[in-house]
Amino acid sequence: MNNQPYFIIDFDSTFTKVEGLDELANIALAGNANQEKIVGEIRKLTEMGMNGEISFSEALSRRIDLLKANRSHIDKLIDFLHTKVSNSFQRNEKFLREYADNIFIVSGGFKEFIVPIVTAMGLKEENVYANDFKFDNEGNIIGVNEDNVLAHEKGKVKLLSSLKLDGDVYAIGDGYTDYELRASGLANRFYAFTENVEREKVVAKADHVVPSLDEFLYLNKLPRSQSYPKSRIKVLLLENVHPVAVESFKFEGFDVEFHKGAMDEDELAEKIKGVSILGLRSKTNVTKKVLENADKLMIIGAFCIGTNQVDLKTSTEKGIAVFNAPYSNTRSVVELAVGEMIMLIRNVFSKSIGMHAGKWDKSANNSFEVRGKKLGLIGYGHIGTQLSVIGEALGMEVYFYDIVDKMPIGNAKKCRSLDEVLKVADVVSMHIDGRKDNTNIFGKREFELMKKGVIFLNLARGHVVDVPALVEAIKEGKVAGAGVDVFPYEPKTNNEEFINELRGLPNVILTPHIGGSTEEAQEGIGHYVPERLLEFMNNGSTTGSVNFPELQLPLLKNSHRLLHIHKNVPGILAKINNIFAKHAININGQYLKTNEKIGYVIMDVEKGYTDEFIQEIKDIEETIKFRMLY
Ligand SMILES: NC(=O)C1=CN([C@@H]2O[C@H](COP(=O)(O)OP(=O)(O)OC[C@H]3O[C@@H](n4cnc5c(N)ncnc54)[C@H](O)[C@@H]3O)[C@@H](O)[C@H]2O)C=CC1
Ligand SMILES: O=C(O)C(=O)COP(=O)(O)O
Repeated sequence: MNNQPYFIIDFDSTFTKVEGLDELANIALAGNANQEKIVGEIRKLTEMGMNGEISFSEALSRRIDLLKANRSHIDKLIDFLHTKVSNSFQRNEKFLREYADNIFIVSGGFKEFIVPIVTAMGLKEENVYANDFKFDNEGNIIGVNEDNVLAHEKGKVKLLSSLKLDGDVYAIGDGYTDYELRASGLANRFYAFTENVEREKVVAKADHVVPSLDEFLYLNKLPRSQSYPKSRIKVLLLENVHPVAVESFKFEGFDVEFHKGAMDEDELAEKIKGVSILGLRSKTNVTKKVLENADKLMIIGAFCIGTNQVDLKTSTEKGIAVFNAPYSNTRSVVELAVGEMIMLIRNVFSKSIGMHAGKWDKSANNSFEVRGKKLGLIGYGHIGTQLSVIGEALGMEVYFYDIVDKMPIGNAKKCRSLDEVLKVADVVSMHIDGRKDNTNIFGKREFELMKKGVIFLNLARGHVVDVPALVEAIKEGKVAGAGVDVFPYEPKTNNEEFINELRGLPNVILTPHIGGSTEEAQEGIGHYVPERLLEFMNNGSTTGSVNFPELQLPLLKNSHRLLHIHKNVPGILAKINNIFAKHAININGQYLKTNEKIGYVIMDVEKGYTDEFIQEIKDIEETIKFRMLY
């Protein structure tokens, strides 16, 4: 390709996510009692060589000595490496194929495994410069071909010099030997590639640090799969969301920051600056103050059901789409409620505490079956209805109350008021959402209305129940047992003490907000929420958003997509369309949906538009946010 620079790309930990030789050792030594130790030594030598602590040739020959590998191990390694091509290289296979003439792999690794991997991605075998193994007659690796310049100190520099490339030369890699190409003056620029490993010493020498190939292609205005590199988009994930969620953002190349705990308002108000995607669970409050500092925020993903912790009104006004996981932990909450209900009505929990203190109390007093009892559900949404089904299967009579008219499932009886449920139920279980209006909806009056000896469960939200009133009802014997999973104030991390008036009361099961904390639920949520967020980021679709008008959009084909979020007042679409008409731009598709606050319009347009046209769209007075996908 004329007038284009030459790209000198490293293989191990750059083209692929791993070091080929380390992995070969892993394969060859599988089953060997000393595998871990030897692989560890090999890794250490790799790292020392990469950091420039020992010479390259020393690192290489010492590693080959430790390796007891043969050709069949190399075959296995190749299969493995096919699955380990760096994510951003996978995304940009088109670039690799189109620019194959100008791309050279220069590596201290070995041709035997490099060639099959890079040629499968469109590169040319003749452009691969790497070491070669020496084998004995049985196919065992016995050494390195010493005639190859790459087997020696400054091998990459000598090799590049021998290529006599005429024009600009850009070197991309993660190691010190890649930087040496720049130091020698043979390459004009060195790009430290940090998608897989980041070495301080190497980064310090780089002209540019590129967290992905997309970033490299973006800097050099080359064709790429991501119009704007995702490595420039910050994702902040809090409250220990499942690793699959972290992985899905990393896989797409985002700049991901992960925290185990929640953040308080001041901390988050600082941290949110520059963040585009925020992921949290029930404990992090996204307040107006936080949102005022959210200069780049586009999406909030609640990795849970409840979204009462997010100021939805302000989010909407600022054009920030909020998503949740509406049913991934439903079953987990229901199972905990069922378990607690049975344990409490049977008095098992108190007896178990007694037993631990040495008390043997065999008696049937105050122990009951749930069969035939009346289960009162407050809130008949996803959780309430699921518990309704299981309650009936256990032989209970189900009564429910919901502010919205809901269809009874099975034989459940719909009640016209909360009081009606409270008067009949033997077990009362709360499953309403945590909206502000529900604060202290359950207080002294409600407990007084209940039957004596009732079992009370709150696995919904702490603030919906007036805790002192519950404490009183337990002490008076009105409530014979309670299961409480949620509290008006909950510790932010596992290191903070739990302080609450319910501590120490008899027949009260206290759990640390774990209704939705099962492996199944967390993994389900870890898949579900990123899928919704990425759909919105990549395509503009808002399916499942709790505050945006829902639009499911076709995939983008041969168009550029403009996403316009505006205040929902009359006449905006007309204003937009006038600008299109004025600039004579063809619209391939247009989609609009509104809710009471905002309008969301998506336009797929042909590519020949001008900057002025885009500016005019952005300048429409009611615009809240504008985004382009191409
Ligand atoms: N403990 C935990 O770990 C978990 C707790 N939750 C909590 O459970 C709540 C319910 O979850 P889902 O059933 O999935 O939600 P949902 O939205 O499907 O159902 C909530 C129902 O409560 C009703 N409701 C709201 N306020 C009411 C009131 N004052 N009186 C009567 N009905 C009222 C709504 O109309 C709706 O039908 C979540 O909002 C969340 O706060 C959810 C998952 C895990
Ligand atoms: O899903 C919900 O609403 C929950 O309450 C669960 O919250 P968590 O993810 O455990 O912080």
